[in-house]
Amino acid sequence: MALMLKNARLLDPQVGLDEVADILIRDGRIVEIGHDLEMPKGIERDLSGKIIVPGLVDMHVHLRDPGFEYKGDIESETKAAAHGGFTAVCAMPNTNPVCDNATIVEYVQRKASEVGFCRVLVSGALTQGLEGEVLSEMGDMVAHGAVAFTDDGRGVQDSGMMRRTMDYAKQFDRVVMCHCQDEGLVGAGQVNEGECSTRLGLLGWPAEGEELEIMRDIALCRLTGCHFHAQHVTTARGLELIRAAKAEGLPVTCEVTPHHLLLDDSMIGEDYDTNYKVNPPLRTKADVAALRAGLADGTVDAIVTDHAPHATYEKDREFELAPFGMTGIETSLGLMLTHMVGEGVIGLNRLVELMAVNPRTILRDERVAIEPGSIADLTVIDPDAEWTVAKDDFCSKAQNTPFVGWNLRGRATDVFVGGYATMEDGAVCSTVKK
Ligand SMILES: NC(=O)N[C@@H](CC(=O)O)C(=O)O
Ligand SMILES: [Zn+2]
Ligand SMILES: [Zn+2]
Repeated sequence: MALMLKNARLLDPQVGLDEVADILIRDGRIVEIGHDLEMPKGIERDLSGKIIVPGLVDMHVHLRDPGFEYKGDIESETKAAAHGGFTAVCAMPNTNPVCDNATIVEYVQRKASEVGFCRVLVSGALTQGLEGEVLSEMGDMVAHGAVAFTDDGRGVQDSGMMRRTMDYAKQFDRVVMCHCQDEGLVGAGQVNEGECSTRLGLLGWPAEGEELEIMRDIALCRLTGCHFHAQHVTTARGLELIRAAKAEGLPVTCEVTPHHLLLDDSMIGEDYDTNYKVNPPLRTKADVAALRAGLADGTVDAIVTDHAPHATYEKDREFELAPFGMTGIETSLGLMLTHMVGEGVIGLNRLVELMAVNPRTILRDERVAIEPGSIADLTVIDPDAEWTVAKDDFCSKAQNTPFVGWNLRGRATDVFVGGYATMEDGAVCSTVKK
């Protein structure tokens, strides 16, 4: 089947493309880019006023499937991903059972291929049960398609174990992604340690609890040569460590989330709204400013949502008892367009690097570019669409986000995966075609 996308502004920093032109797609791949293209038969879409970019990838999401389907499942959360403009996500392994062996990798892949509204890349656990004590079956998981490894949700406490995961992952040319959290320092910490924890009378989660593990993992990266990716970095000093490691030439990358770029710990009010409870916690205004600087200067490699759906009744509890995490996959692009691009922190080209290009490189996924021969995974953006974040609009099973009510400008309207629409005119319309 042929598909023609006409009159959109095509934007792709990988090939230095920024112009209004047409894209002709056949059999899932881009075959031609040019002006006034014609085709004998097929579907034609006029996308005047829109921007087409390489399909967005969210390399840090919790699909909750298997085991926590009451929070979200592969169908609902990939639908949310498509709605947010994404063509692919990387699923975290903190499911039940934990994704620490090839059987679970296969389960997630198979279910995604049956009911998924976007591509699903699967990450496996570093250690069995995320317990930090015994290596997971990494080799077997790689053989079955696992793209990366992480114990997300927990830090690996034992430095020797962390070193072994890196020695092992390096043999398979896979990235070790780390949720950096020293349990001895963090304990039952609820919010950033400092003024915020004092004001609210909650246990503190100190910046050092994150920074010490980033420091250690950079040292282990130097020792093993394994690619180390720091997940959801939140502190100025943590980011500075990564900046220095990169300058040294180490294979280190990192990601930040929209919520850590837009919210700080002063926003957690006396109503103890648990939608602001997230791990790592919201930090200070100075940390937010440092993360934004890191977006602009290239220190940050990826924007990820850490989409963490929870049931309403779980969040509807005392702050200490509610689970950590917020949803984000349906608000990420709009938030970033409005506040990072709109406020001049970064340009659109850089946004495409952070949300589409770099995640694929980190996960060793096939390059997707707006050029002939590339897979036709594309995101269509309406840069002028004004909208208000509303619970009723979400495709996710969950609604635990503090961004409800925010007024945004810009969103995805259409998404193509392998040349087929998964979202059309703002409505999710189809699972991924095989
Ligand atoms: N980020 C969170 O606050 N929660 C995540 C786990 C994680 O990413 O660490 C979750 O699984 O709910
Ligand atoms: Zn985490
Ligand atoms: Zn996570």
